[in-house]
Amino acid sequence: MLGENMEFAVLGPQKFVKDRMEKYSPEVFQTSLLGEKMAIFCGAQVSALKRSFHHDILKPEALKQYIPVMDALAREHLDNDWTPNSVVKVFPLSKKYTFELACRLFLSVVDPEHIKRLSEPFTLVTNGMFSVPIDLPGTAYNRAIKGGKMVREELMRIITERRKELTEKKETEGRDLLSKMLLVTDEDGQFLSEMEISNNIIGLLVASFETTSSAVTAVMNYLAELPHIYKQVLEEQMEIAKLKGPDELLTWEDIEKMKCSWNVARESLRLTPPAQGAFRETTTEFTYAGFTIPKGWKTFWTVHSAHKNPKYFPEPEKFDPSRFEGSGPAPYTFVPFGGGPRMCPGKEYARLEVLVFMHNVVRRFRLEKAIPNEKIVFHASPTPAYGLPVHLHPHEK
Ligand code: HEM
Repeated sequence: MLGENMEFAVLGPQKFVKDRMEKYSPEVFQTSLLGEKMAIFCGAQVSALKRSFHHDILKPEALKQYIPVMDALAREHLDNDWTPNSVVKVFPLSKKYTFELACRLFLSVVDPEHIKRLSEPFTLVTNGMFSVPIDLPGTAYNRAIKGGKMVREELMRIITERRKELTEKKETEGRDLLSKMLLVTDEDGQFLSEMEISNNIIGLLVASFETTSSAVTAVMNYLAELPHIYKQVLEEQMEIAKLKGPDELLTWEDIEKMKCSWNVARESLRLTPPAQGAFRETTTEFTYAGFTIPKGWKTFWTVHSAHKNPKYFPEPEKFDPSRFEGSGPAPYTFVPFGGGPRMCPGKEYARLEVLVFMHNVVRRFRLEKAIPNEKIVFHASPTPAYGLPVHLHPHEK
C-alpha cells in the first residue's frame, strides 16, 4: 500500500521521475503508487484507443462561434476584477474565468447564483481528487464524494430541463456542448442517457478546469517575468486591436493572426505543462524498450521527460518561443496535450481560451510580479505557491 507514495509527494512528480530515469532507465521504470503496481513511461510514445465523440463536439469548426463569447466574458472579468494600479492574484482569477466560461459554453448557465451552486461543490471535487482514498467524515476524499453528488444532482436537473426543451423543438441547433451531447447518437443510432451525459460533462469540467487555469497563469507568469517576450506579444495584439472598433469582439480571423502569442503560449506549456501525463491499464502483456509490462498493470506516460530532453529541445530550461517557428519540434516530443488517438480533445478550446485572455490582459496592462521568485507547487497542475500576485500597470494613453 505504501509503495513510493511518500517519495512522490515529497519530491514532486518531475524530480521523482527524473531520479528514477537516471537510476533505472530513461525509457521506462516500475514503481508502486496509490496501492497499484505501475510502469512509468518516459520516452515519446502513442496509444491506440478509440477516438471519443468529444473530438467532434470540440473540433475547431464547432468552436469558432464561441470566440466572441470568450472575449466578452474576458472583458467583463477584467472590468470587474482587474483594477488598474492594483495587485491581483492571477491564479484564482484565472480559475474564476475558466469555470464561468465552461458554465456558459458547456451548459449556457450564466446566472451568478446558479454558477455558485455548481462551483462550490465542484471545488470540493477538485480539492479531493488527488487525496488518500479514505472515505471518513472530515477527509478531503469524503468531501469530494459529497461535492460530486451535489454537482451531479444539479447537472441532472439542467439536463432533464434541456431534454424537455429539445423535445418541444424549442431548439434544433446545438447551442452549447450539452445540447450537442443530447443530439449526438452512437453507431447504433442510440442517444446518450442522462447519466452518461452528466458523466461526460463532469469529465469535461474536471479535464478543463485546473489545466486551462494553470496554463493561463503560467503564460501570465512568463509575460510578467520576461519583458522582451511581453513586448513581442503586445505588438502582435495591438496590431490586431488597431483594426477593430472598441466594442468589436474577437473573431476566428483575429485568432489566426496570433502566431507569436501562440508560440509564447506553447513554450510556456512546454516548460510548465499543466498535465503531468496520463494513466492507462495494460489489457495485454507487451514489451517496450526491452522491458516487459505485464497485463493488468497501471501505466503512466510523462510529459516533462520529453519537454526537458536536450536532444529534442536544446538548452531545455531556456524560454525560447522561436522553437515553434517553421516545422517546430519533432512529432511526439511536444506533448502537453498527449499524442495519438487519445490526445486531449480540448486542445483547441484551451488554445482559444488562452489566446483570448492574453489579448485582453496585454492590451490593458504590463504585469510586474509582486513575489519575484515565487515557488511552483504541484496540486493537480503546477500552481504558483501564493497564486501569482502581480502589479497591474495600465498603458499610458
Ligand atoms: C491547457 C489545457 C489542457 C491540457 C494541458 C490538457 C491535457 C490533456 C492530457 C495530457 C490528456 C491525456 C491524453 C492521454 O490520455 O494521452 C487530456 C485528456 C483529455 N482532455 Fe485535456 N487538457 C487541457 C484542456 C482540456 C479542455 C479545455 C478540455 C475540454 C473542454 C479537455 C478535455 C479532455 C478530455 C475529455 C480528455 C480525455 C480524452 C480521452 O481519454 O479520450 N482538456 N488532456
